[in-house]
Amino acid sequence: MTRDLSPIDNAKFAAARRAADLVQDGMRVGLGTGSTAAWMVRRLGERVQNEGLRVKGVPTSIRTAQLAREVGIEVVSLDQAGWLDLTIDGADEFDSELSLIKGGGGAHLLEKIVATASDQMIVIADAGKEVETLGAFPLPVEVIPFGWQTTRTLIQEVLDTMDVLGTSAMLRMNGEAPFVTDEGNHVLDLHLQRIGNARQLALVLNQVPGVVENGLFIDICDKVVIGHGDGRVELRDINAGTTEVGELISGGENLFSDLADER
Ligand SMILES: O=C(CO)[C@H](O)[C@H](O)COP(=O)(O)O
Repeated sequence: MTRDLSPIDNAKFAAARRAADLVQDGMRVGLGTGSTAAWMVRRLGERVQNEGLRVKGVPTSIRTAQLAREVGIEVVSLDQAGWLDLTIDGADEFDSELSLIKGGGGAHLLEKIVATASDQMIVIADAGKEVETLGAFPLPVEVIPFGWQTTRTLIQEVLDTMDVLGTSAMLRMNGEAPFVTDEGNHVLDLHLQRIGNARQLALVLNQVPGVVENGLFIDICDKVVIGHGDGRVELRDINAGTTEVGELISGGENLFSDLADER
């Protein structure tokens, strides 16, 4: 069954497909989480099936692990892989230095560990995720359930001293109950509107007792593949200072019609 993709899904598909095609035989690859990453995992599975591509995948969530196995990718743990050649993952926001906000899907703890243990991180995103200054997307902070309200108060005290516009910290919910991450923790979403000094905020947040990890990725990402609604993709390399514009990519609706709602 096929259905038309929205421009955003088409953009995500195009970016994901371009990035999956950068994976080379024999690579150990970190597999991100979210709807864009899911397109990428599907495409990688297709290459494994059709081209005999040999890859070992390290998933960043239970749902990505499940999908990777379903599409025929060999799944290994980070400790089994040791170090990774490449991680490909989505993001909620990225700026011109490729600083990111991640964790909209609540997987940023494992995503940060896996990306940091990789020679290269490529972010895949639709063009709407690019921002001048990070912060319009609420910043996810994973906290342990014990004393989470105290942790929230401490975070708010820290935010009062930082260059941000808002300071509210909301417990993420899953229906009536608090959202629980794969690691058994909760997530506080910080509504900051504008983060003046993301590097400093990332360091300071992780010093609050009870905080496990925040969703700011600074100096971790090397490249971004930006997808547009019409299937155009741009590959931007922050170290080389280059932008390549690729051929139009289409066909997502035929291949992966069930994925558009995944996060
Ligand atoms: O960080 C993430 C999950 O923790 C995702 O990569 C981020 O939320 C983007 O998701 P999507 O590709 O569905 O827009």
